[in-house]
Amino acid sequence: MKMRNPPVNSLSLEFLTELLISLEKLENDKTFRGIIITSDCPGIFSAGLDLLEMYGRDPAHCAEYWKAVQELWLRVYLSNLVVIGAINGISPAGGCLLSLSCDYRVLANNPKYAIGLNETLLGIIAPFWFKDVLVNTIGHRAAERALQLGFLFPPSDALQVGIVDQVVPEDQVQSTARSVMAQWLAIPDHARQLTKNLVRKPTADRLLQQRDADIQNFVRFISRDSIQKSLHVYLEKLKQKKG
Ligand SMILES: CC/C=C\CCC/C=C/C(=O)SCCNC(=O)CCNC(=O)[C@H](O)C(C)(C)COP(=O)(O)OP(=O)(O)OC[C@H]1O[C@@H](n2cnc3c(N)ncnc32)[C@H](O)[C@@H]1OP(=O)(O)O
Repeated sequence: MKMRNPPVNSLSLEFLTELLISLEKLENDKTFRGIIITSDCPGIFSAGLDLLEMYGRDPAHCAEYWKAVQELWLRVYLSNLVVIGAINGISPAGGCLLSLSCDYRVLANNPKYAIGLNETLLGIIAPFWFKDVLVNTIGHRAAERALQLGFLFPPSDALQVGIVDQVVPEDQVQSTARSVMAQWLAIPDHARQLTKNLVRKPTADRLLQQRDADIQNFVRFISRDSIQKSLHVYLEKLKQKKG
């Protein structure tokens, strides 16, 4: 599955909806056993959640958006398919969450690429379920530092901390992802799926038990004047960077 939402594969409501529909089709088609998620935008896996869906929007829109973000996470995280991330570009925040929700992550060895939950750099916070997935992946202490400091790990650090499973030359990302897929598909589906569910369900359940409260919490948080101001400053910084 090649994500194509130029210029930066930001996860807009429309794009999330498209991804959800595609994933549902694949999940329900029993001829598919696995998917490789990668990007069609050069140098960018995904710029994460679309800031324009959270900035200057009314509460109803923010609630609708957040429900779709939750939905995408649950669908990828709990998928019965083998999900491999072929991360061929930078992958901050929501892009990192998408990567962390895969069963295995292969990152291209390019010093321009980085991956991490950088929310604090925007003046916002990673929701508890983003945090849970990071803690499950890199451990409590590493996650504590990474989250507070908004670390975006370049490839060698990403491998060292375990936020990705493999770093390979850029031209080998897709072939490596395919070899990894073959290895995972060698396991009988029912055994692998039940085991995946056993490991991941408690984390997903934490959100499933309080989805509405999580939406309300998001809407309250994102609507605060101070948070809207932080998003404005960040968006301006992105514009100024262009010169
Ligand atoms: C209680 C819980 C509360 C809140 C939880 C919220 C959780 C949030 C999660 C997130 O995912 S927030 C988003 C985090 N993402 C980022 O920080 C990445 C920001 N973008 C960049 O750093 C760069 O754009 C880049 C991805 C490195 C690409 O750089 P490049 O130089 O190639 O492109 P440029 O910066 O010029 O961007 C092109 C164009 O795209 C717009 N853009 C970029 N990122 C986003 C985004 N995430 N959402 C919306 N729009 C984005 C950028 O402004 C440019 O627009 P323009 O052409 O109109 O100027």
